[in-house]
Amino acid sequence: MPHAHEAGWAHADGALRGPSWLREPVDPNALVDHLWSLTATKEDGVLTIGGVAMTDLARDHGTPAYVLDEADFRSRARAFREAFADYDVYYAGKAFLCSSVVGWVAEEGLSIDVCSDGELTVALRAGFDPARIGYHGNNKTYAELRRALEAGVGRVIVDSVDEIARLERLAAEGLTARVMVRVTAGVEAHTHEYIATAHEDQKFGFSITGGDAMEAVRRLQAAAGIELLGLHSHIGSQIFDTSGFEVAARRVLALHARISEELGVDLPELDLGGGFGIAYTTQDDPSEPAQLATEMTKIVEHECRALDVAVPRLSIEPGRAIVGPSTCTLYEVGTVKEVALDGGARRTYVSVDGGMSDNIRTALYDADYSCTLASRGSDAPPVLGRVVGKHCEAGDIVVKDEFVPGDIAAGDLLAVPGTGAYCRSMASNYNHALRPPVIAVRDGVARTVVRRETVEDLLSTDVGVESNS
Ligand SMILES: Cc1ncc(COP(=O)(O)O)c(C=O)c1O
Ligand SMILES: N[C@@H](CCCC[NH3+])C(=O)O
Repeated sequence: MPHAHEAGWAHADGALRGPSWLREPVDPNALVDHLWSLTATKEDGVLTIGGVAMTDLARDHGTPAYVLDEADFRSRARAFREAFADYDVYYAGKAFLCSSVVGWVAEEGLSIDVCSDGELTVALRAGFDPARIGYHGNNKTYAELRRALEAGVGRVIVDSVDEIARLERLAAEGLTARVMVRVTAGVEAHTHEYIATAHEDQKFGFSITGGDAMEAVRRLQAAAGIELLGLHSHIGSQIFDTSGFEVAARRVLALHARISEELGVDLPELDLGGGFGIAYTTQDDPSEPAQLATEMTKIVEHECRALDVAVPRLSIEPGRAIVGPSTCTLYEVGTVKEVALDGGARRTYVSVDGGMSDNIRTALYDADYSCTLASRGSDAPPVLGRVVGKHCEAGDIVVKDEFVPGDIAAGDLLAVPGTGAYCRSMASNYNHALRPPVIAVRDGVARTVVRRETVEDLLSTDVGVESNS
């Protein structure tokens, strides 16, 4: 995808036209539907979600704030549940997890995938059935594994030989473990390098080609107190092209069949991971859950037939595709600055009251986002804007390129869609920023599900001034 700094931007009249994919200025008085959550509308320029006007939400809860459309979250969870009716659907909590979300996931009939002791704690404290929790992680400690097994976690996804040894020790101590083996299928998924996970040269899983996966299976199969459920493959995140899933499924099922042949064991389950992409800009065209289900089931059934093995119980782990589109971040504009670029073109820098501390994805993955004016309409001619934060970092960019009304000014509210996944969950206190709240909206009511951090929260970990005397 071409990026902002690429050639072909500046036009003879000095106006910026944007990267080639951002051809037409978006209408500031309307929404590009597929980028926004289910209940989002614009009336007289005011963005309303879940029946709550963003002007009211900003007044009552302040900015920046993540605004979570509960109906949208639930409908996406339900869509996966229904489309993948014969599968177990694990919501990947790393995308975003809080107690309310745990409750919604339970009510919509999904299971949960956690990848840390912290996520496990949130799920358990919110009363989630431990038998429906899958526990991931490439470096789970003995203590963490013990806690998970004692809690009755339904499955542990084993990631290393060290972890097998820890589980054997725990089994010898009388605990039982139901496990899956995370394998690397050797697939180069078409996504950012940092979020691809099935190529060989990275930290997750056991290599199929190198023989490590088979070795792990043998050892776990032989261990008393450990029940091996099956293989697990996750090829990466924000993936649109199902060919990566297809290649991975073929390789993982070949191993599954080999296990059946060589060890005489028909593993009952198979997890195909998550990673389904969502729309961040008008350029993204994600598949619906029903289409994904049809394609993935076809691939698996075809391979199983060819390998002459029974189709195992399948599971998937979508995170982003459920929570990502449900949320937008609401900011207030603080300063607006027009900058002259080489060639006479100009770019409008719109500084908002958040930034890389509430959305690191742009800086980390070169991610693209879009935005809209949320507090009023405007007929001013659009200018090409760049939405930046207030951190002490030139790379503190939230939206690299988007058209904004030429009269955008301090005090305006700006909303960035698609920030439900990996934004609050990856938020930081850089520059001692206070992490924003998550405000759930539904049926005209806004309620805090994660409160805004306070200065006291920040200071609570600082031991204070030490006395030199
Ligand atoms: C093992 C595993 N499962 C599921 C997910 C969820 O991925 P996504 O949010 O892209 O669906 C991830 C994250 O990439 C993961 O590492
Ligand atoms: N955090 C990443 C995805 C990695 C998911 C976890 N394996 C993102 O924002 O896209």
